[in-house]
Amino acid sequence: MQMQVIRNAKVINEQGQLEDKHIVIADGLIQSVVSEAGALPEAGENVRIIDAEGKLVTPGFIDMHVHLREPGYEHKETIESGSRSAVKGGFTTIACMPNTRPVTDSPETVKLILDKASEANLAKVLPYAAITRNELGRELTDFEALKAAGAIGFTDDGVGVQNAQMMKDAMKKAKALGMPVIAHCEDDSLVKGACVTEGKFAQQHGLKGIPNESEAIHVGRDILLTEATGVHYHVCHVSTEQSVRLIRQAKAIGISVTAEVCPHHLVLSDEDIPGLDANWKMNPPLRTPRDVEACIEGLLDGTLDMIVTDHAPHSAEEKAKGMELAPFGIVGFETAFPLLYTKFVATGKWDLALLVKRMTSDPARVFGLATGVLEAGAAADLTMIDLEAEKEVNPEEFATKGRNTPFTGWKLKGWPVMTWVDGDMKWSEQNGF
Ligand SMILES: NC(=O)N[C@@H](CC(=O)O)C(=O)O
Ligand SMILES: [Zn+2]
Ligand SMILES: [Zn+2]
Repeated sequence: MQMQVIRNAKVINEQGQLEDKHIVIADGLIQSVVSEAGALPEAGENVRIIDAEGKLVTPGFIDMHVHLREPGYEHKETIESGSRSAVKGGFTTIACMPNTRPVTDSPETVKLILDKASEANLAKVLPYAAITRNELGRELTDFEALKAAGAIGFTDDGVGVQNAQMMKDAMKKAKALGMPVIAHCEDDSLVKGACVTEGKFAQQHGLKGIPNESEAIHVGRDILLTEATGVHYHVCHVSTEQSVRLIRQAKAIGISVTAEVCPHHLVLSDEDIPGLDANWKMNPPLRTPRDVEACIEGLLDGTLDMIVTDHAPHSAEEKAKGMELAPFGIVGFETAFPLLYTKFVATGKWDLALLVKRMTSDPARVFGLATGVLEAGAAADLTMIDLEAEKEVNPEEFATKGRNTPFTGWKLKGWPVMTWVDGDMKWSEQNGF
């Protein structure tokens, strides 16, 4: 087994400060993280030296909300192409949503995803299973069997569970199995065919808007059901001021709720949408500047526990159907860190340590994963990042099959340059995959 020594890395210490360190990797694990170069192994047949030249090395990013589209929508993405995109974006663990075809509502489909993921041999892929059969909201899936097959939680992401009794039954069952319920919060009766948020853009273009309460009404309902059942309840892609407020209040009284937020809901509002271009269409939609501020505050004070991409690739043909007819969703892996680094850290608004925490140890803590830390004995899931070089976002260079991003042409810093999973270098800027 080869040993690797990453020399001259910058790592974030427990105080959130940058420190110069050397990292020794062998047998898939971080063997040591040291300050002195003196005792480090020399280069040799079984020792590879990698000079980080002062670049940042962090735990590999963890993304608890992604769409890999396989089985069924391989023209949008496959587990292989999605995993490539993930490691290129610095992500080493990704949790994939069950809105595939068939829906991931059977042990067979869970197993298929796990098999394809180990064939791809790139990122660690954790499958979610559906709450209801075919995500139709009518009948619960077999939670025991899905857990036994390897599902890590239950969600009908893509749609909200409309019936409160159904959600309560799901929570009771999940609680009994020690599993989390992850919710796409959307009340269909309050949406009905809208494609952008209620707000200035909708008004200007004469479009029906998606109101904030279509999300928050489910958050509020589910918090009450969580209080009643004691399940670990996790809110997907929070986008509104009202949801942030409800989650903050629930946490304050000890209800077991956690939540995530996407980069696009932190950096864009409906007022940034340039026109009727479906690369700006996602669910939940870009909200008003006031909601964006509330999400940022929520992330800073820990109301929102983690950042997820909601990586949602679609084909160019599908996205060309226009704002009203195109499917919701944008790709996310390859722009997430540079976007947040450039927008919030390079501008001095956030500490680098906070951004990294919300993408590594926080998701690991919430979902009980044994990754997300950079210390001796931990899995060598690592990301090296160049914080200096500036590059334009060019979707033609993406590893994902999706080109659907609103960030084309944005000049960003903070690009991942090397990614390791269990000590294997899966990708580097210089040598590719
Ligand atoms: N977020 C999106 O806009 N789209 C997701 C579904 C979802 O996350 O709800 C998709 O599957 O395309
Ligand atoms: Zn969703
Ligand atoms: Zn999603």
